[in-house]
Formats: sequence, structure tokens, C-alpha cells
Amino acid sequence: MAYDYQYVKEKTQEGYTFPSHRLKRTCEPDRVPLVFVACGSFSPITYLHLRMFPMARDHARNEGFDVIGGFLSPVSDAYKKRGLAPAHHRIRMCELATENSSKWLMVDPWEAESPTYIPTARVLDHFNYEINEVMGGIECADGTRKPAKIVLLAGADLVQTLSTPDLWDARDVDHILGRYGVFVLERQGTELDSALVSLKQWEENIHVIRQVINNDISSTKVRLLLKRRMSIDYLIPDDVVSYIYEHNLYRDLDQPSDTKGKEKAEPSSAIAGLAKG
Ligand SMILES: Nc1ncnc2c1ncn2[C@@H]1O[C@H](COP(=O)(O)OP(=O)(O)OP(=O)(O)O)[C@@H](O)[C@H]1O
Ligand SMILES: NC(=O)c1ccc[n+]([C@@H]2O[C@H](COP(=O)(O)O)[C@@H](O)[C@H]2O)c1
Repeated sequence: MAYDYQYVKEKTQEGYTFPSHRLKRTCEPDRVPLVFVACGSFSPITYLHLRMFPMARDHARNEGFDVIGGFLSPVSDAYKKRGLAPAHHRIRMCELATENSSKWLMVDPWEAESPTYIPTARVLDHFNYEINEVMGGIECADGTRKPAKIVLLAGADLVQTLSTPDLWDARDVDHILGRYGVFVLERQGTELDSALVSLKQWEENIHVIRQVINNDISSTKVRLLLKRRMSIDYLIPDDVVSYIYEHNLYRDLDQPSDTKGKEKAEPSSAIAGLAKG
């Protein structure tokens, strides 16, 4: 039975155009075309968020995939997480971070511009719809067309939350890991192996990327440095640094907001480390 894309069609705003300008339109023979979709706050985007993509691409090539593109999909303002700059700023910072430094990364504003929160399972449906239904998949060397495999690209902390029932609907977890799959990057402070135990039934669709060079940057730490008027140079792309200063972002994190206080508790050691400067 054909999949019903009613939800994604309804959430697509008038005037929206799917960014496909950097998507490779052909696929190497004998390889499965693959598209990475990284969902997150990106408030602000860091070098680690960007670095996730080449690390994942190296891993995917060894597993027989042909990576044809990568997307950043910032979450909508309706997520109401503390520290979330307005969506238009987060979209623009992601664009600044990728437009001159990458030939295959794109920023999709579809999720970020939605007035309502869109669960990650539906975000992946949107990519599947645009690439495999609207575009009709990817052309192969012999002239036939193959569907691209759409996968979630995430850090271990996100994957660890998948077994938290009040955060993720069980049907969505099955949809994400069964229908699509995930490339998961290990992250300091997250016990990935134990997190994967409860996701064993989908293990064939879970690809674990080990970090050869550990990088524990987080947006939270960048915001904390800004709040303390400390430098964020060389932690995030220069154009994004300039954009943050130009728009005076992340200065008033203590102000009351309508957030639900979802910001992760910052480990006291990290705060102490930052304070030493
Ligand atoms: N240092 C890191 N190592 C591995 N994965 C990471 C790292 N930083 C971010 N990610 C992953 O990037 C994706 C986007 O995450 P998000 O925007 O929430 O970043 P974050 O830096 O964790 O943000 P915040 O600090 O605001 O919670 C998530 O899948 C997250 O797990
Ligand atoms: N039910 C869901 O679909 C669900 C639950 C929690 C987080 N997420 C996604 O995970 C990403 C990262 O979230 P955090 O920044 O809260 O770690 C966001 O893109 C968010 O939309 C999705």
C-alpha cells in the first residue's frame, strides 16, 4: 500500500521550495544512494554539528552507500527549548556555516518555519516525500532510478532518549529505526552501548560512528561563553560568530521566557572549566 503523505503535504507552507541544489543526481552503480538528515536545535550551529556529516560519510562509504547529500533541519520555535534563538536566525546561521564551506550540505527550513512542532519521524517522511516521490529518486548509470535511503544523523545523547516513552511515541521510534535508520555518533558523557541494548530489534538499521578525535563542544557551552562575554572564536564558523554579535544573540539567557526549561543541565565541571577561561 502506498504511504500516505497527507501530514507532510499539510505542513508544507505556501511558497516553500525544497533545497536540492547540492543533491547529487546520479548514483554510483552497486551502491545505495543515501541522504543524511540531522535534526536539532542548532542554537547555534557548531563545528561538531558540521563535522558529523563527513564522519558519517566516511562510515557510510565503507558500508556500501553512496552519500548524495546532507541536510540540517533546525527544529521549529514551537519546540520551546531554553536557549533556542528564533528560527530565522538559526536557519541563517546554518546557511552561513555551510554555504561557502561545503559542496554537499544544505539547510532545509521546512521544519523550522512550521508554527507547530513537527516530530522527527514526520521530518524524515518529508525528506522521503520530496526526494523519492516528488523527484522520483536518483538516476543510476544504467538509466534506471533508485530510491534514496533517508537516514537520521544524530549524536548518542539523542539516540539514548529514544527509549524514553514520554518523549518519543513508540510508533515513531519504530518508524524512524525500522523504515529509515540512524547513523549515530558517539558522544562524551553518553553510554551508547547500553542505550543500544533496548533498540536491538532495529540493530541492522543503526550505524554507530566512533569519534577518532573526540570533540565535546555543545551549543550550550557556546551560549554559556557568550553569556559570560567570553570569546567563541574558532569554536564555530567565523561568519556565524559575526552574525551572533551583529544580532546580539544569546546575551540574555537569564531573562524569563516562555520556555519549558528544557535546557540540559550543564555539568558543574564544565561550568567551572569555562569560568577559568
Ligand atoms: N559533541 C557532540 N558529539 C556528538 N553529537 C553531538 C555533539 N554535539 C551535538 N551533537 C548532536 O547534534 C545534533 C543536534 O543537536 P543539538 O542542536 O541539540 O546540539 P547540542 O550541541 O547538543 O545542543 P544543546 O547544547 O543546545 O542541547 C544531535 O543529534 C546531537 O546529539
Ligand atoms: N518525539 C520526537 O519526535 C522527538 C522527541 C525529542 C527530540 N526530538 C528531536 O531531537 C532533536 C534534538 O533535540 P534536543 O535539542 O532537545 O536534544 C530535535 O530535532 C527534536 O525535534 C524529537
